Amino acid sequence: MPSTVIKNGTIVTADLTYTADVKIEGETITEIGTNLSGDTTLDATGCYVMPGGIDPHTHLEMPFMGTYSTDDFHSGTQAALAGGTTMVVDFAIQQPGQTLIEALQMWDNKSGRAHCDFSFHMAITGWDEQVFDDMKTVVQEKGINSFKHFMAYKGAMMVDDDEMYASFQRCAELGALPLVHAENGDVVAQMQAKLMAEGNDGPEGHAYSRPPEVEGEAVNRAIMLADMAGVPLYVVHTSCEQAHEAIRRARQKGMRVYGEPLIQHLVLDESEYFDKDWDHSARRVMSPPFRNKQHQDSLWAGLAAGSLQCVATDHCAFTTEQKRFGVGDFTKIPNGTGGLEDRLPLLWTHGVRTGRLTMNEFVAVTSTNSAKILNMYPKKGAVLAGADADLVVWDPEATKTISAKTQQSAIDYNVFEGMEVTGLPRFTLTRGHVAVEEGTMKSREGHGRFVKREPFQSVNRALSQWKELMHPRKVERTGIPASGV
Ligand SMILES: NC(=O)NCCC(=O)O
Ligand SMILES: [Zn+2]
Repeated sequence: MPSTVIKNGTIVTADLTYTADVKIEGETITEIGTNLSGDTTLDATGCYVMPGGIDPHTHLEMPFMGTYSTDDFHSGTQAALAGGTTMVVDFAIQQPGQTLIEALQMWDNKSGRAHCDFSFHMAITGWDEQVFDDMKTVVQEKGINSFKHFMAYKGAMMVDDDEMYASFQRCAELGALPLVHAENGDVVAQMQAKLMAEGNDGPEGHAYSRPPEVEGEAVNRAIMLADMAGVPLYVVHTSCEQAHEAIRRARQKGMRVYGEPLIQHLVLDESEYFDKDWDHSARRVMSPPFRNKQHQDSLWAGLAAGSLQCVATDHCAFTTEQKRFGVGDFTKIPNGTGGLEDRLPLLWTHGVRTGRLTMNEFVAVTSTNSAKILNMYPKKGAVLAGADADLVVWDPEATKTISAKTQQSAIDYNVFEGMEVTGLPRFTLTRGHVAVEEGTMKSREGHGRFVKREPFQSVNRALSQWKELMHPRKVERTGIPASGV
């Protein structure tokens, strides 16, 4: 009978048609159904074996807005595994006065508790010669090939256009991928001040101060800068049609621009900010904010059409007590929501079960595309011989009601509280270790390893060749008239 055989955490045999059992170093999980990957088209009943989810965007124990996000590498990666995600890509963020290398050291220290594999993006929050030099070390020695730029959070992590353009050019030279959190931070700051002056100090002010236009403008600007720098671009937490439209248009013109909606934006809408309960609304404050149904439809369509590539969470979870820092001033509510544990079940429920996504598209946008875009495929994101045995045995009929009472996340609420989901992991394997079995956690603290990601070869090389061809060249003229002066 065909099998997927795992030895020492690696897949040694992967049956790409039918997988009736998974054998792990003597141990066997049986009767689990069909192998489902981004490349197979088989349909079947029963469970599916698929590559573990990759969350390309999380913030574990992130210093932000005067506090730290509550889920750390212990609770955050447990939440990931419980929901079928076997790898997270977190952000190392430079604090004032720190070098990139010092920031990275901080994240190395924290990540020792990880239950599943992880990697880092590096955030660029300012620009000088040291940053320029350190970027090379980060790419060539530290195994990080992506840099995030905040176009929002003025006075804190925001970078200006000149800094961002300089960093994009450096990314082009190093074979790295720039990421942008795209909102016009200058405009947001002005709108926040106006709303506060008018007495709009509740969480709804957060949504009013960040309309889709501030996102659309910033995405367009980032795309133009990336094009001029000759580098691909990854737009994180794409939340609205204006941003999606800019990405779509750039891709049609042949630019390598990637867009990443969050599961929160796909299933929660702006009405959350108008709830009478202050805590309810504040718990859902994140940037960009949730949008209306038209924007949600645009994001779903983009995932199906391929103009948007990855579904992430931007998991950045703050407790109710932390959210209350912003009572009387919405600009002080720590921005961020959780979602790691619920990303796959919610996407299956609202995507695959409604027909918005095929099963293969589900695997692509939750795992395979991220692995490819972030340059770790096929080690991650594939059920193939030689790949890491990060696997999920997915039961498409299993159901549960999401509740903070049963979650792994350390915060005291869940923004999806009470939602019914159908489609859950039956087993989650991280490098061959069964970390979750039928809802019971068996994961091991410290099991997770850092995944090095090499610089990009082909995309950046193609772009730099094109750039070189298009480079301004002095026209050698034969007849130059005498100066008119
Ligand atoms: N998205 C959000 O509100 N919080 C996390 C920090 C960020 O990435 O913007
Ligand atoms: Zn962001």
